Amino acid sequence: MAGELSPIDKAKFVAAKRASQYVEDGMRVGLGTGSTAAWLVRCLGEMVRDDGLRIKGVPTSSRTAMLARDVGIEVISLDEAKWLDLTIDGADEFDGDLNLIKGGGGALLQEKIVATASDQMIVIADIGKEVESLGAFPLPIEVIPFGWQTTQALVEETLISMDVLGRTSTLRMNGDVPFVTDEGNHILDLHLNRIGNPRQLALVINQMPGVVENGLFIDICDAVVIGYGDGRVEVRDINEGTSSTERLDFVETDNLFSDLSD
Ligand SMILES: O=C(CO)[C@H](O)[C@H](O)COP(=O)(O)O
Repeated sequence: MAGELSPIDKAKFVAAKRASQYVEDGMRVGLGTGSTAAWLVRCLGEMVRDDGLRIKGVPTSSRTAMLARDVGIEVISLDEAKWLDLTIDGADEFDGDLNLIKGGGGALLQEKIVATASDQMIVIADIGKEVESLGAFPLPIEVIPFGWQTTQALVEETLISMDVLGRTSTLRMNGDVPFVTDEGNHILDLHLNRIGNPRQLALVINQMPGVVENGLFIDICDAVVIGYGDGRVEVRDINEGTSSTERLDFVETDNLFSDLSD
C-alpha cells in the first residue's frame, strides 16, 4: 500500500507520523488544516483507537473538525481549551528562521489564533516547502467581504509603493464565486515581489481597514518536521538549535493510506 503513495504524499505522511510522537496523553492539541495536517489527524486517530491515547483536539477549520471527529478524536473549542500544549500544522513555505507563509487552504485566521495560543507550534511539511526567503508562494490575507475591492485597492497601493507587491493581488475563487472562509470572509492572494522584512510587512498589512489577518507567521513556529519522498524525516528545532534525520517504517501504518480524503 505504501508503494502507491506519490513521493510528495509519502513525504507529507512521514512528517505527520513523526510529529505525532510529540503528542502525549492528556494533551490539548491544536489540529492544523491541509493535506499534511490531515495525515496528522489520521495518525492521531489511530493512536486514540489503538493505543488508548486520550487527547482533546482543537481544530483550525470546519474541514479538520469533521475529519478529527471521523477518526475518533474528541473535539473541543479553543475557548473550552483556553490554552493548548501543542499545535501541529502544515505550511506553504518556511524559511531558515522557521517563519512561515500559511493560508493556502484558506484557514489562516483560525490557524494563527490556535498556534499563538499554544505552548509549542510544530510545522509538518514536505521538503518542497523550504525556501531561502519567503514570498514565492502568494501571501494570503483574509479580508471582510464589506468593501473588499476598496481594501484590495488600498493593499495594492500601499504594497506597490513599498516595492513589496509584484504583479497584483487576486481574489481567491471557489469555482465562479469568491472563496468564503469559516468566518465568512474572503481571501486576497498577494503576488509578492520580494519581502525584505516579513515582520514589518505583516504589521503593515494588518493595519489596513478591512484586513482581518495575514498568512505570515513570524516567531510562532518552534520546530519543523520535514518529510522527504524517500521516507526520511528531519526534525529541526529552532529553540534547541538542533537538527536530526531518521527513516520511518511504513508497514505498521498501511491502513491509514486507504481512505485519505483531504
Ligand atoms: O495553511 C494551510 C491551510 O490554510 C496549510 O497548512 C498549507 O496550505 C499547507 O497545506 P498542505 O499541507 O496541503 O500542503
